[in-house]
Amino acid sequence: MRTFLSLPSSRLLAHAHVTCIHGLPHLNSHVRLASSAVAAVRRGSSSHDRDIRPPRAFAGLGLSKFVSIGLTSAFPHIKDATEAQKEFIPALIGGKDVLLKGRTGSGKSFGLVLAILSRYRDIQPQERASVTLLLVPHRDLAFQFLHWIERVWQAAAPSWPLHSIAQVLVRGSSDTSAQVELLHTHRPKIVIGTPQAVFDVLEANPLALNLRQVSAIVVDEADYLIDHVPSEASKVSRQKAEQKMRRHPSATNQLLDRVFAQRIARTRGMAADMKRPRGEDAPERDTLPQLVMCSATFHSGLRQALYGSGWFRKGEGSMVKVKGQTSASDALLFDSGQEDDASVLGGRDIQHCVLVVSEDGDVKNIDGAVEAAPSAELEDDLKASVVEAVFTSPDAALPELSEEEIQRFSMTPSPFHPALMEGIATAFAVDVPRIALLVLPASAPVHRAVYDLRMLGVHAHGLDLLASDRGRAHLLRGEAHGAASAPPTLLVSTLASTRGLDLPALTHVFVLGVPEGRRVDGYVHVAGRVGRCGRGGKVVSVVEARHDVEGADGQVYTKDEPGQMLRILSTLGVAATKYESFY
Ligand SMILES: Nc1ncnc2c1ncn2[C@@H]1O[C@H](COP(=O)(O)OP(=O)(O)OP(=O)(O)O)[C@@H](O)[C@H]1O
Repeated sequence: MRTFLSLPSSRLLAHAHVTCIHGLPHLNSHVRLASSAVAAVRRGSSSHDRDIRPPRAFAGLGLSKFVSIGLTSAFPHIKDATEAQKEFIPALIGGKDVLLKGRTGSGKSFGLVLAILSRYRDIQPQERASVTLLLVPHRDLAFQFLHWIERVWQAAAPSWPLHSIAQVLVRGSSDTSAQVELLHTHRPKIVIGTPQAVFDVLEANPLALNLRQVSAIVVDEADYLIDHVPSEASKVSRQKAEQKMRRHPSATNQLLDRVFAQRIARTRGMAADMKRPRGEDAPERDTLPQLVMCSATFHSGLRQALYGSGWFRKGEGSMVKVKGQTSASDALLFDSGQEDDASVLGGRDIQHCVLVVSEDGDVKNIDGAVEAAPSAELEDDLKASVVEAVFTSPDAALPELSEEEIQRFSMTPSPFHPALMEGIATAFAVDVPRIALLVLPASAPVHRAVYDLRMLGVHAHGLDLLASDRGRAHLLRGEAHGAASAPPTLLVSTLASTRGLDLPALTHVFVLGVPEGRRVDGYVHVAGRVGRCGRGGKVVSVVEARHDVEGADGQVYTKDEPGQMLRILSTLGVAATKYESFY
């Protein structure tokens, strides 16, 4: 039974949560392995190959022996491939170009890992081999891929160093020279990187990542990384966008134009012996890499950009398009027991709530919100949702904030609207059992938000998949056991760095404001962090009430975030649901 609230005093909230934090005796964070089978394999059981068979439904897809063993050992709950996985895994392993679309949380990225690893059949770590380049939009997604690869691979071949299988290239984790050095010394089969970091390495030393040896390029979240103009753009804005893209192409476009320069030239009817764009690194005509593009949202503007790019192979059967249709068996697979309507939104048991914060600090449900339909799935998820324990103490309360930051934050006004932050803190406090994610606008300062939320008594952390207590532990499929003593945690991230993330224990995503840019797509990707693999979840947008603001041009205009949210939900064909604890 929940109480109905208008906005509570932040001091009360702070008190409630600080009490909870003080009550915890432990200092260390704790990660459990998902399966005892992994531990058994890591001990190097020689009977392992005989004992563990690949899940039957994956058997015909062409997975390598190593991957089948790793999948069974490290992800024993995965028994059957999704419809999309059944289509794209054989195509990818078979060397075809692939356009892969599928709703959020339907196993695209995970299937990519299985397929990419399976391209390397009997390879030994020290052998020089072709490289798969996996491009992702942000560093946390790169580490999530690395984490999955590590679990699959090490369950099957525990003695081989991960660096010889896969490495991550992202800005900020280590300097470029260290990344170049590691590439030279270990020659990984799979390089997972953000396009900018890949460029840094190519600039620093083109031989460290020799594009001639790249045999496949996989672009995850393609709609984010590839330049394109939305199909609904007016003629004028289309021209402007095209001009901007020509002058400042994205790093991914530049990279692909460089790799596929000869094919582009052929496609465009230019002389076959055209000059290479730069250096010696463009691959030869007959060794051009396989290309795979993947996203939950593939609008016609993106499709047009891809078809006109000249990057893909021509000819019958050289490209496979997977449209992400899901079947009743997928629904069963993900335990939801319901057929999917093939919409771009993830699971059906997601509640979409919108809380409107007025200028005087009142928080209430958006007008027209309907009572939530009873959902056994969601209730179960909220009750038993499961998580790896995250222990903390007052001493370790702000691990990611420096003394200098805390000092500065305490003396400067926050860029965040205090009433919105209090609204989020309240909504978090009354409903989140274990783990929630707060998504801020792309350029918002995460550390400042963490500080502000901490001051409101919320156990907040900036999301960081390298740190166990700030996200890594939650990459694992959760189990109820042992989580009871952990305080509910709010991981804080931005719109730019949540795409593709898979934190199975999440029950709530809070969204500050209306997603920028292509609002509907932005919302789909944010909302897709819950309701994954058939689970339930709540997406709670917290927006300002309609009000007048003065623009940069001195004109007064009306900012109507509630109206924008209603339009987004109506485009997606879902109704706003009441967030239980608010009027
Ligand atoms: N065949 C399967 N059966 C059961 N669970 C699966 C299967 N394949 C993947 N999963 C699980 O489903 C979850 C979502 O997978 P994944 O992140 O690959 O989805 P996605 O389609 O890439 O999502 P997004 O569009 O948000 O990037 C993961 O926890 C993964 O372990």
